[in-house]
Amino acid sequence: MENFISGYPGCEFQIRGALAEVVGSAKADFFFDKFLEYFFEEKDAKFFKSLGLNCIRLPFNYRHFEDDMNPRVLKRGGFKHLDRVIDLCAQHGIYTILDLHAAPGGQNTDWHSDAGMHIANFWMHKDFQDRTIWLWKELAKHYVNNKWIAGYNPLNEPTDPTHTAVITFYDRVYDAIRSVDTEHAIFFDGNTFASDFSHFGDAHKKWHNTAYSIHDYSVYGFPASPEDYVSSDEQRGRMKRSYEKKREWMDQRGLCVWNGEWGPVYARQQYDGLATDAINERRYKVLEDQLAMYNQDRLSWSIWLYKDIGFQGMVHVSLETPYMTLLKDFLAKKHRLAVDAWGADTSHVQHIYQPLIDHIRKEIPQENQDLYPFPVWKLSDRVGRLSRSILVTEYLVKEWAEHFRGKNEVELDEIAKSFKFENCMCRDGLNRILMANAELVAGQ
Ligand SMILES: O[C@@H]1[C@@H](O)[C@H](O[C@@H]2CO[C@@H](O[C@@H]3CO[C@@H](O)[C@H](O)[C@H]3O)[C@H](O)[C@H]2O)OC[C@H]1O
Repeated sequence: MENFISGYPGCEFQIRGALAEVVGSAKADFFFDKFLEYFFEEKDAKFFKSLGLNCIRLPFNYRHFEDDMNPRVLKRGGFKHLDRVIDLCAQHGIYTILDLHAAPGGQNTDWHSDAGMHIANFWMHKDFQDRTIWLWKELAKHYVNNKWIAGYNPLNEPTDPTHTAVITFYDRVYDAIRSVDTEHAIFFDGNTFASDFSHFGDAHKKWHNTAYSIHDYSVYGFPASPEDYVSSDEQRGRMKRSYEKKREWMDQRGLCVWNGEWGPVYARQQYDGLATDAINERRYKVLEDQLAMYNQDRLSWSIWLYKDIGFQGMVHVSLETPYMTLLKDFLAKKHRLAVDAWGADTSHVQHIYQPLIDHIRKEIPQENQDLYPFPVWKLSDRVGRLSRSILVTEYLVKEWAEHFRGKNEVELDEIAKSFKFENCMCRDGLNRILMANAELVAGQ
């Protein structure tokens, strides 16, 4: 679960804790369990398949399988929803790729690793790595004979500041998986948010049946785009260079590339008003141009993402649902404060962070200003991003949870049902393009 996907502020562990304080642990567990159930059901699998798509990447959090206070004790209940969704997809002819999106300690500097901070402690504590290796061995044991799993994606978007610890970790997790499962493909993300393989050298020589994953977000698909996207030769050239740079290491060695995440974000009528349609038409053009580029290379991909509350998903929860009406004002406030920092339009709040950025620029020598994960994160963006997504958002966690005070299980169930496919709208512009592309590719 992530902030802009499900509407909560901060990290998943924070809202789970806050909701438990407000309604009690039993009701909080009930709500999140129902949320996960309704988030992906048979109708979702049917719809996904109807577009001609044949593989879905399933992100999950290590916390489903292991408690930090009881490490290395497998929580069998963790398989409940993963098994359910894998089987549903299989019944509809959809392969799955299992993506460990949040690992103990946090494998990257962003909110989605569910660590609550921007120091990726995973890379500094061997025990976090050992626990992850233990978990992958357990997962591989469980799924070894499942033919509908296309493969394992052991770590989403590592940001290893040394650039070499990630390779040592991949060696270890590869051996652990292969000790119980010699068949499933393994998909390794590049370092620095799946963008950089430049330190991988000859590492691949030890890894068989392995593909390499880039995440190819184009700046033109985001509010931070340097200019309106008009699909000019120059813009398509920039888009292509950025994509080719990410896959360079694989191309030099003839290795298999998979684009595990990509896709623009979209404007919303309730926030962007009359500008919404024009913005989104430009974003759809970005999407089409990316697909055209990928088709030339016969690149396989998994778009980010399937379902959310309206920012990026192929389907999104309707504004009329109990969840969206209950949280309407709160979500508007989150949007105004730009606390879901990734992909946010920061124009309303930039003036608040600019003095701090200027202060650092003035006081810190130029050579010390580019902190890792530079160059993906630059000083101009880092200050506001960290302040909003970690600090400001912390103050909103309780406010989110308070919306649920006094609700009984029937009411909580009704709220969670907002995420059912039948209570969602389809982003037709996006889905039409994906479907037409699937037809084109199938015909080739
Ligand atoms: O969970 C996902 C998460 O995996 C994903 O992570 C972000 C990916 O992109 C990174 O920023 C991009 C870097 O390249 C620029 O060209 C793009 O404009 C940036 O968006 C970012 O730092 C990661 O956190 O994001 C979406 C999450 O839901």
